[in-house]
Amino acid sequence: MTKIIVRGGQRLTGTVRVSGAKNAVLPILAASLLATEGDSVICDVPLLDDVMTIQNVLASLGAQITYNNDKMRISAPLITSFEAPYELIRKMRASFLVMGPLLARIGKVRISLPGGCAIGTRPIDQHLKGFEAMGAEITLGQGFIEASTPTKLKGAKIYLDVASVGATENIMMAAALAQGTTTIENAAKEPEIVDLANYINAMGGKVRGAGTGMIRIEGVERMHGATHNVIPDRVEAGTYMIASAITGGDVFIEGAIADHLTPVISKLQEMGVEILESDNGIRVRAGMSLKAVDVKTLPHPGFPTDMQSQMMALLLASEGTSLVTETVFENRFMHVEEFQKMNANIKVDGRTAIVTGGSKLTGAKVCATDLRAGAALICAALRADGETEVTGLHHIDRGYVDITGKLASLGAQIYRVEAEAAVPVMAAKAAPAAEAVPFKREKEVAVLKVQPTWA
Ligand SMILES: CC(=O)N[C@H]1[C@@H](OP(=O)(O)OP(=O)(O)OC[C@H]2O[C@@H](n3ccc(=O)[nH]c3=O)[C@H](O)[C@@H]2O)O[C@H](CO)[C@@H](O)[C@@H]1O
Ligand SMILES: C=C(OP(=O)(O)O)C(=O)O
Repeated sequence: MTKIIVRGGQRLTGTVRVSGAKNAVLPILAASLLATEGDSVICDVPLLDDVMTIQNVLASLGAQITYNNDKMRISAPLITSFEAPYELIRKMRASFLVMGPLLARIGKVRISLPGGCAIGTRPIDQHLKGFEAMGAEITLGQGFIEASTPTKLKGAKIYLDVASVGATENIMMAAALAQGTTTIENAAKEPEIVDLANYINAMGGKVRGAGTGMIRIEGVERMHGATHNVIPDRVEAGTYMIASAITGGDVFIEGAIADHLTPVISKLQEMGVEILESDNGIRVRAGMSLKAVDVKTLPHPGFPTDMQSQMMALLLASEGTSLVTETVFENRFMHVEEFQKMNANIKVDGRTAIVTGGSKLTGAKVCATDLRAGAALICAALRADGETEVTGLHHIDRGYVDITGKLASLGAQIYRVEAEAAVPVMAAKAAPAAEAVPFKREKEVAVLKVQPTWA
């Protein structure tokens, strides 16, 4: 079985570079479908399983894609299918983000209900409410959604019941090519929303107010390809901040943007971790004795749910009792049971976990129950006595570029075992591809030249 082995007890030191943000690049790649002319070049694209999934979705819809040296080139002058393949959509929640661009571009889409990490029921009612307000006719049945617009989508005033990241992004993309102006009230404010808006604007779109609760999108006739640099991954950066703090380390996280990490920085400082912010990154220095703090997850600019499990690992290494309250997803404490295998003292009461720090963590066989849980278990293992074996790596591979290599470069004793053969991490690093290669297409789709339904 593929696994990561960690021997705890090493203090991490040095510099680690943050990759492009998974949660920014996925909607950005989906938005590339909006351009009828010219290529888009997206820079700092992290080589992650989720990125491969979205590029396979785009390819199945007719986009041409090449990838070289962290740069992805996409052109989609012709959309050839309105059906996003089930086997790709079920793998990852963000693949549902092609719905908005397809509706805007060709007025028709058939897509299955999305999959992704099982951290809650994760409905898509707010996405659909937005599309309906813009004139889409939607039918649901047998796990699929079909939507079409007899004419172009029309600008509308949309109020989101919850400040959903995905719904804000999907509606923003649909509105970019709609007739008239759309406003999204109670919009999500995450940095990834701002990054998507910047890309849409570089493509000739007109989005204002991204990063606030009210976004205004003036629809345009046509959009073109554009070059865009993806923002650094704030969750990956936050994970290395925790990895440094939990080992009493001193690590410079190159590329991390402090403004994107304010709630994480503030909690670490309350715990007694020293944070030095600079223009090109964040230095995180800690001793072995940390204070307990309470944490409550909230939409941005609150404490990110995607950092909750890593933060819980750090609280296990603190002195005292902390309350961790998860308000964004109703089932995001699955890692607690895995931490308990490492001698963690945690009790869950509804949406709050009572974390009592101070007991010595011990190595164990544990399983990543979702993407961030996997990273959190690795963080705990860095502090634990003895060896920890982490399985369930398909979750971690969705969102972390070479986590074993990056941690090993900071002095962690960590390596990855592929199936039966143990490969020391330094030897496992493959040379970068020398020339542009198209990504593998998982499934060939029948070529069907799709014209807008209103053409
Ligand atoms: C690819 C990506 O960017 N994923 C991120 C995105 O997920 P995602 O976009 O799926 O998360 P949302 O912001 O949509 O979800 C937030 C809350 O709203 C609820 N909801 C959402 C949509 C909807 O139509 N109806 C509804 O009730 C969800 O169940 C959840 O309780 O934001 C989450 C919250 O910051 C992060 O944890 C994910 O890492
Ligand atoms: C929950 C996450 O991703 P997704 O929304 O793609 O499941 C995550 O990035 O932590």
